[in-house]
Amino acid sequence: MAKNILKTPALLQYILETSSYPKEHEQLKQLRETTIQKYGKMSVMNVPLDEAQFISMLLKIMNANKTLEIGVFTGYSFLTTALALPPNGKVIGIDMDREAYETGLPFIQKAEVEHKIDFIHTDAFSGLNGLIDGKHEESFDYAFVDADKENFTKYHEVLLKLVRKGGIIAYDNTLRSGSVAMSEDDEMDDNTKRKRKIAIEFNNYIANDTRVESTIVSIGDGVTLCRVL
Ligand SMILES: C[S@@+](CC[C@H](N)C(=O)[O-])C[C@H]1O[C@@H](n2cnc3c(N)ncnc32)[C@H](O)[C@@H]1O
Repeated sequence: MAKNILKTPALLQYILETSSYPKEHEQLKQLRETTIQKYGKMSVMNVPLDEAQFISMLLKIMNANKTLEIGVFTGYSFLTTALALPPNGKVIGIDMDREAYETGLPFIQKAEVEHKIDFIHTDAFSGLNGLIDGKHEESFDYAFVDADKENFTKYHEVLLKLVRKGGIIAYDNTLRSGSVAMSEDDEMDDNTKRKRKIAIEFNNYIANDTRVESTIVSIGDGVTLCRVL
């Protein structure tokens, strides 16, 4: 199961069963199953269903048309975004792992939204800078960042040039399984400690950034929404 900070799996199940939002799209379901078969434990990198539904709802509320994703992997959030966008909408995805993207591509094709996607195979920082040189400044309605967490601050600085005023930059995994609110003295393995530290530093940075207003949503593993001022 993908990462989720809710207290019990039963509560997550309840939320999913009691939401009238369209049930998981067949191609999303198949994409997740294929990812589990191919990537095993690493498949937890796909965003969980409740977070995907939240993102989809947000994009529709915003009437988002032009969007960006940093960290595509096999494309669960990528396909979710493409499905939520209007017929002429576009989502540009950046990832250095082409094989993972190609694992999910058949499901994007079967869902008939391939015309809405554009995949850039490169590292995130050069991909983002390439968009600036390509004159995409202040043109994106929404960006979703789900790549290497230690570089979120660096990506934020570039994204502020790419996302329009009033647009949203969303960052994934900012609550780190709740570890951000744990004490340093609590028992944690070294990996959790490292991830917790990175998340806390990023969360503090965003909380003090007067160029955006932000809120951390306790869905999935925590999603920070920044509205560009
Ligand atoms: C958590 S996964 C993304 C999951 C995806 N959003 C989903 O829902 O399926 C993170 C992805 O970020 C990519 N990534 C990590 N660091 C990167 C970097 N510096 N440049 C480009 N991609 C990067 C990895 O290759 C991986 O595919």
